[in-house]
Amino acid sequence: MTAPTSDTTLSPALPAGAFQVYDTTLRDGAQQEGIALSVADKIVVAGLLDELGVGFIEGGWPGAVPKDTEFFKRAAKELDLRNAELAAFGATRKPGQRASQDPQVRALVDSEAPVVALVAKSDIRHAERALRTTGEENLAMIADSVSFLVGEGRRVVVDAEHFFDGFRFDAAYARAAVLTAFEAGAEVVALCDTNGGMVPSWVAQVVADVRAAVGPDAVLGMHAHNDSGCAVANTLAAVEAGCRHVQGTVNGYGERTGNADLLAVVANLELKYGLPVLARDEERSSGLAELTRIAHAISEVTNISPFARSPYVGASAFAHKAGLHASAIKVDPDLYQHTDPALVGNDMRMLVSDMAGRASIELKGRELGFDLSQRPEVLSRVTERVKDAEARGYTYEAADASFELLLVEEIEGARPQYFTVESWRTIVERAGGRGTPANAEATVKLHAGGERFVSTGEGNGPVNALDHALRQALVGVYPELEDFELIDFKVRILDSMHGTDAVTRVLIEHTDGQAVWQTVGVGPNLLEASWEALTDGTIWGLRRRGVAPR
Ligand SMILES: CC(=O)SCCNC(=O)CCNC(=O)[C@H](O)C(C)(C)COP(=O)(O)OP(=O)(O)OC[C@H]1O[C@@H](n2cnc3c(N)ncnc32)[C@H](O)[C@@H]1OP(=O)(O)O
Ligand SMILES: CC(=O)C(=O)O
Repeated sequence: MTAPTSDTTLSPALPAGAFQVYDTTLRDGAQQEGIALSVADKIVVAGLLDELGVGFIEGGWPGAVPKDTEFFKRAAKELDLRNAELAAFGATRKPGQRASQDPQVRALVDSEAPVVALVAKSDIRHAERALRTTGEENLAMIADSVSFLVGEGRRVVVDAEHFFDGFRFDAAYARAAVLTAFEAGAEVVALCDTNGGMVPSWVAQVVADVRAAVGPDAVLGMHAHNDSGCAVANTLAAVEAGCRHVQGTVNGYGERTGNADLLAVVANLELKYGLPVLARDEERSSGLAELTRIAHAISEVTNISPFARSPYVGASAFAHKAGLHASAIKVDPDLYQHTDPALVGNDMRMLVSDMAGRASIELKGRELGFDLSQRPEVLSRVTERVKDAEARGYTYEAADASFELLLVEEIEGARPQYFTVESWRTIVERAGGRGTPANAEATVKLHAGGERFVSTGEGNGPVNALDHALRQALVGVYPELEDFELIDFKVRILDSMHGTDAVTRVLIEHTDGQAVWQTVGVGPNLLEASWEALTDGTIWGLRRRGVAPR
């Protein structure tokens, strides 16, 4: 594959100096509805972020959230960070107190994190209405808190909360908050779009103004939320206007619609701006090439399914469905891809559907290990069969195993004959009143290995019972079936198609402990559709294991 066509075209506009990547998944990301990370989860995520090569990991708010206090204690003992510094997050001191005596500011010192991020008000309305103090006292709170922490040997990042909204309301006050933080010794001031409503041109104008006010050496950062759908774009606009520190979260987790997706930000900075922003440590840090693996590993910890359409790291990020795209990709993948998926540890995939053309089938065949470049007649027949089957309700893009069996049938003239079916039936019975669970029983009659088998299986539903009966009937001839398990089952009733009655589509996922594969079945009812998907799954699994039909 050739190099990405859009590589490094933006470099000339960028600010000079070292670049900082600051991750706040464990603090702002954890503010997402549905995320509840334990201390152990946070330790795992921090290890993965360090491996990715970010410069800072914000671990939480010690002194406010007990779990976060505990995290910093355990992190000091359990984490061996090679690339990142840990940052403790907290707020400026309360009005009318001294920072040295504010218990929450002290908790930041006690966390022993080398970096402290202080959220500070930079919107005069927030100082007056949320903190119920004066603009002047708020500036004193910033100065006092920053200088106290610097005096305690901490590197201080100030998160200027509501900066952009504040700037648009009273630019002089917002600027004064930033200047106060720098004068007190802050290493970085991150300008926050706390409500997430900015768009790139506004961000660029405001950052350019602040850059001129603070001078070229001061490190400005960007902290964007995604409420306008522009968080990543706003972060890049801020970089182009002079920010050298970017904040964000893995997979864009965060309060409301989330934060800037740090993975997309760093991939853009590295691949489009030519800035090597992730650390590369020979022993530990994997950098951009592990981006996809790390995104998915962190999804496992947060227990939120990876979003397929995430830029760079999503399963669909380099998945191609349209036949015309495939025909160009066959010539050169760069024609329909903005970058090489391998650079971010992802893969190109071909999706087979009614939008496929012969090029899609050829590329999908190649992905599955079949060279069809010299088999135009097979390509035409498979394309036609796929279009016809999809018109009847099949869907192959989520059922690679069924597609592969169709392909094998066209290449070899028949499906592998592991067994022949004489008949099958199911019974569902409830032996009791309301609330008593119903049980299912299935009987299958099959021929395999020169013998006839009649087998009965039970289950909590008819498909479960059919699956048990099928495997029980065949396991004597094919002992590999001991390892097989049905792990997912999806049913969809499809509206009448082409004037026919409604049909049922079933998608089944099997595993043998090593691989996971999906099959599809379609029929006038749930059981016929399920039987087709079950038998496809059994045949594909045996073929994958290299078992010959007996
Ligand atoms: C933009 C962001 O996402 S910042 C991060 C936000 N994260 C969190 O809030 C998670 C952790 N938060 C907490 O555990 C709690 O909210 C605490 C401990 C911080 C505060 O809890 P409580 O003391 O019970 O007070 P409450 O939740 O009612 O908050 C109001 C107090 O915080 C002050 N406050 C509100 N916003 C801020 C702010 N941005 N910075 C500093 N203080 C603030 C208010 O003035 C009020 O102070 P007062 O009690 O002296 O009147
Ligand atoms: C600090 C922060 O999280 C914000 O302003 O959004």
